[in-house]
Amino acid sequence: MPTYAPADEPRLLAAPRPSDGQARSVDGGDSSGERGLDPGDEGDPPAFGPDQVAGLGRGQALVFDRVLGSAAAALLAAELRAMEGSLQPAAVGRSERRLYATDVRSDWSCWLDRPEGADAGPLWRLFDVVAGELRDRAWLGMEGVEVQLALYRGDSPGYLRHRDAFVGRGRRRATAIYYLNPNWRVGDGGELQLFDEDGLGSERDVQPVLDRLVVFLSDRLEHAVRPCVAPRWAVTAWFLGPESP
Ligand SMILES: O=C(O)CCC(=O)C(=O)O
Ligand SMILES: [Fe+2]
Repeated sequence: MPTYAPADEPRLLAAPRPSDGQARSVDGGDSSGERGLDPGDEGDPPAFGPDQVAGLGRGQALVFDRVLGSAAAALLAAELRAMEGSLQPAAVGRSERRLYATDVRSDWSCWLDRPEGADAGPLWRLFDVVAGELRDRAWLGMEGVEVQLALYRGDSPGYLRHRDAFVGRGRRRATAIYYLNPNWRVGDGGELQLFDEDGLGSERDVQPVLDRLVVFLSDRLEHAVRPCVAPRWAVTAWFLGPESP
């Protein structure tokens, strides 16, 4: 199984590449959970070049590492983990069709509102950057964002294979997931499993390590969360377009 481990450059996740997945694979004992903790790291906001935009359009995922920097990421993770008491068992779908289907998804979650004030903080600045890149580089005019904090408690079956939107239905256009797990270790599970749309049935695992951001088109990329044995925290932002007719 090819895997994705931290790299210095954002990558498209398409067919497995010989240059990664071996030296930095999960099986290879990657210690990526600690990698974001260098002091003085300023972070590297995501930027979409032509290759990234083309990859999104082909239904691939973009993965960016150290997007906030170690200090900001650690603070954010601590702040959001303190919200554990606000989490509810997650539902599948919104509105009156919500289902509590723990056999489909087993996380606990809550919606996050943008704080008032000029500076909404690093998480919302990050999602503003993503919205700007989607607008300016990928020509996807976004009209809003919904943001969810999610925790898979240890010993959790994960989230079955799904897409976040159906073509021509609803408002979700792009998904961005930011991971909050400083101590993630091989064996903890909870990898994001991606099923690339390349006709070859390629699968990839992305480790949910602190300060990593994954972006893909909501109605294109099928994905799942693998079962986990340790708590696994993430924030997901869905960027919204106009309601489909
Ligand atoms: O947390 C993740 O890696 C993915 C979560 C997900 O697929 C979802 O909430 O729709
Ligand atoms: Fe999803």
